[in-house]
Formats: sequence, structure tokens, C-alpha cells
Amino acid sequence: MKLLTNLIFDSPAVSIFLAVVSLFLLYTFTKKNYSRNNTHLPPHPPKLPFVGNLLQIGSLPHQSLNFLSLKYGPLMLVYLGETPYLIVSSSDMAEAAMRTYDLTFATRPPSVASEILLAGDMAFGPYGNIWRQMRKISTTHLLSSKNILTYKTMKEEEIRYMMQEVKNQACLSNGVAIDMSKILYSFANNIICRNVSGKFFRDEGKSDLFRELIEENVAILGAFSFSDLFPSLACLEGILGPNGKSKKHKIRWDKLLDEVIELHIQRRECGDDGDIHENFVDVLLSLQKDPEMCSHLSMENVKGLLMDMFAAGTDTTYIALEWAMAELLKNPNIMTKLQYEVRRIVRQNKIVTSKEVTEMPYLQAVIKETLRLHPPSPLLLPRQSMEECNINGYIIPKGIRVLVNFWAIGREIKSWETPYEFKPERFIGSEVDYKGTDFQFIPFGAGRRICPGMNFASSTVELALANLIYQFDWELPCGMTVDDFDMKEAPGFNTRKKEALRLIPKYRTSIHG
Ligand code: HEM
Repeated sequence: MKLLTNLIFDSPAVSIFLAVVSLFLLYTFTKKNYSRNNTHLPPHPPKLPFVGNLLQIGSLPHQSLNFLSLKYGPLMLVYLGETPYLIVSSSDMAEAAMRTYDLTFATRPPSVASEILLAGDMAFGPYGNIWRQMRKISTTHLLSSKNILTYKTMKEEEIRYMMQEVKNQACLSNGVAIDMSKILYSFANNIICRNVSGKFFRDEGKSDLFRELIEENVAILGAFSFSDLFPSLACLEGILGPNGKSKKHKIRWDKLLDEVIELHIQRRECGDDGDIHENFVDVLLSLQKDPEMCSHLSMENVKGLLMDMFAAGTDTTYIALEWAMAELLKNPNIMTKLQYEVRRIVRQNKIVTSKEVTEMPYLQAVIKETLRLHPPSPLLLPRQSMEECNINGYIIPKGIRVLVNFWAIGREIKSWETPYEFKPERFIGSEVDYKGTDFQFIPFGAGRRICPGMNFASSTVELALANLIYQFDWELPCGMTVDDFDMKEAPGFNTRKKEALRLIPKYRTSIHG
């Protein structure tokens, strides 16, 4: 044997022959492998080594991705750093991903920031038993239609607070425009604080701290973390900082939530459980005592769920309200039509009630149109494939991260006539709804990860908007015309308005007596 190897390697002719054969085999093998792995992948824009397509993504990622998809198609790969993302930009492709392959795409990709910050939560957690259990708790005990009816009174109370705030600021400002963005943000924050903590949340005096922490959450979770984009350099994250920032932030959240939970435990021990069914903390503490439930609901899960409600519920509600008001000011005819509907139905009261809102189809159409043009989560929340699948002839590899660009889908010419126009009438007499079955309109997502706060959010936005336009007439700041009114989005992964919404509210004396 030794002789044979010596013969082969000692002979120049044989060596050359072997080298040529090896090179040929290597070439065909790599070529075959390369094409097997790549020919059926969705197309992608040309990319640079290491940074991939990052330089083609501007400060409004959903808009940059929409622009790229017009060239590369509704199913394309984009390399954000080293990491490939599947970008879904049409209703058909969204339906394939979120209905046909609902289970395949039911998980969220791991992310260092969310793993630190939202350990034990549901919204960013992987698909599996823990997620299923928490999802059941949210949909059955926190956000079901029955629960939402229970929250009706507290919502109406929070509306009264907001109206009073508008009134106070209008008095103080002496006819100068007031910062409505601030007021709407406080309202959205207070609604969630109230639901989480109950009627005592104002006495507890934590809402400002919650607001500060939520703002920081948006900054941390709303950006790609370094190690998500460059997994090969993940070890640098500790040195570069974001990791440490998430850890410090998590400590502040833990301290705040521990204090709130402790206050509730003490209050329950003193027998003061007046609104026990009306706040998430008490509901979750009761469930923990339930023998069937306790093994599934650790304190970490309770805190994770509470953080989810803040993180997922505050900004989104505020953004929807802010854009609805902005579009109404930009389109005075639509404002007049909506005011007419609201004021026709509500004649006597000082406040529009949740019941009256259900009789206002144009109001609902205005909100739908707002969510179409200004979806608060334009790329929904990221998903990840749990196995390889085939969509539209393309191989979608296992483990790929997925972003569904609803900002693009809401402007698809094949589904929406004059898609860039704000036209609530398109929803009048139309069956199209955001419940997750009409894939041209999925501002709350679809499939098993659809937003569980959808009904809670829509009833809050409807009630708030109806009251704002029922109780006040609105004007732009002095000297500003509709054409000057800024409608740009702020940079980032949500669609906050760039400029604060500054408006002049005018009381309707007829209802204020
Ligand atoms: C206008 C307001 C809102 C919008 C537009 C919105 C939108 C969304 C979207 C797009 C998703 C991802 C769905 C998917 O992956 O298919 C989501 C998930 C979620 N939302 Fe909302 N949301 C809103 C309000 C709320 C509220 C008020 C709450 C709670 C109080 C809430 C709680 C959640 C939770 C917990 C998840 C994660 C669900 C899961 O992963 O299983 N959302 N939301």
C-alpha cells in the first residue's frame, strides 16, 4: 500500500493528473452546491461584502424596502449586515407566509436585546408551549371581548381626564396651538397604566416612570442590534455597549414592576380588591394561585406579559390617534363629514360613550384608512421560518428572518385605488377588515401571532377620536395652511409623526353649557 502511495505522489504525471481531477471535482461540486442553494432563493439587490444591503436602507426602513421591492419583487432577500431577511411586500405573498405557512412562520427570531429585556415575555418569545400558555392567558383573561367590556368605564374615565387636559391647556395657551402629540401620548400611556395597575395607578405615581421606560424600550427594541446584523462579531457587543444598556434598563423595569406587584399583593391582603377584575396585575396574581395555572405562570412570565402590554400597546395606540387627527386636519371635508356623524348620534351628553361609537360607520372607516396609510408597526413584528418551505417557486430556507412590509401592502395598486390618497369612503360598504383574513389590510398582523390587543386598541382609538372631535373644533396654528401642514414620518421602525402635532382646540360651547 505504502508503495502504491509513494508511486502515485512521487510521479509528476500522476500528481498533475490528480490535481486537475481534484480541481475539476471541486469546481463542479461547489458549482452544483452553489446553484442548489441559490437558484431558487428569492432575488436580492446586489450586496456588498459584510454590510450586505445596509447602505440601501435609509432612516425609514419600510420605505426603503418598499422601493427595493418595486424592482426585486414582492418576495426578496435583503442582507442586513451578514443576516439575510426575507421581505414580503404583497398581499398574495403575505397570505402565503401568514395563512398557508402560518405555523412555519409562527416564531420570532432571537434577538439579544429582547432576550435580555423581555425574558419570559410573549410578544418576542419563541413559538412553543410557554408562548401558547401566555397567549391563552392574554386572549382569555386580559384582552377578550368580555374583558374589554369591563374596561369600558375606566376608558371613559381616562377620556374625561384627556378632555379636561385639552381644555386646561387651551385656556392657558390663549389661542396659541397646543402640543397634541404630548397629550395623546399621555392618554395612551395612562390607558395602559390604568389597565395594568387599576384605579390606583395615579396614587401610585408611576405613570411618568412607565412612560420613560417605554420610550427607552422603543429605542432598544426598535433598532437592529449589532449582533443580530453581524453575528460573527457578536462578542463585540459587550464592548460596544447595547447589551449593557439593555441589562441596565431591565434592572429598572424589574424594580418598577416588583414595586407595583408588591403594592397589589399588600392591597389584596388588606382586602381592598375593589377592581380586581379590571387590572392585569390582579388578574395575573389570581391566575398564579389557580392550581391549574400556577406551574405555567412564573413571576418572570407575569412581568414579561406586563411589559408586553406596555411595549406593544402604548406607542401603537398613540401613533394611530396622532395620524387620525393629522389626516382630519389635512382633509377638512373629511373632518366635517365625521363631525356631522358624531354630533348627529351624540346629542345630549358631554362625553361620547363606547356604546354610541358602535353606531358610527364613518368613524370606523376613518380609523381603518388611518391604519392603512400610517400603520403604527409598518413591518409588523419580525418572524422566523421554523422549516424550509416553498413560496411561489422559491425555496425559503429554515431559520430565515422575515419582515412583512404592510406599509407597502397598504399601498399596493392592485388592491387600493389611488393608494396614496386618504379616502375613508373606500371602506364604506366594504367587507375588508383588519381581523387578519384580508391580506391587503393587516395592520395588526395575521395568523396565530396576530395582535391580541386589536379589539382593545380599536375601541380605545375610536372612543378617543370621537370625543376629541365631538367636544372641540380644531384649527391649524395661526398662519399655517393645509398645504404647509407637515405629514412626514420620524426616522425609525414605527411611523411616529416627525413634527409634533400642534393644534388649536376650540370648545363647543353648545355642549359645554
Ligand atoms: C393600533 C394599535 C396596535 C397595532 C397597530 C398593533 C399591531 C401589532 C402587530 C402588527 C403585531 C405583530 C403581529 C404579527 O406578528 O402578525 C402585534 C403584536 C402584539 N400586540 Fe399589538 N398592536 C396594537 C395595539 C396593541 C395593544 C393595545 C396591545 C395590548 C394591550 C397589544 C399587544 C400585542 C402583543 C402582546 C403582541 C404579540 C403577540 C404575539 O406575539 O403572539 N397591541 N401588534
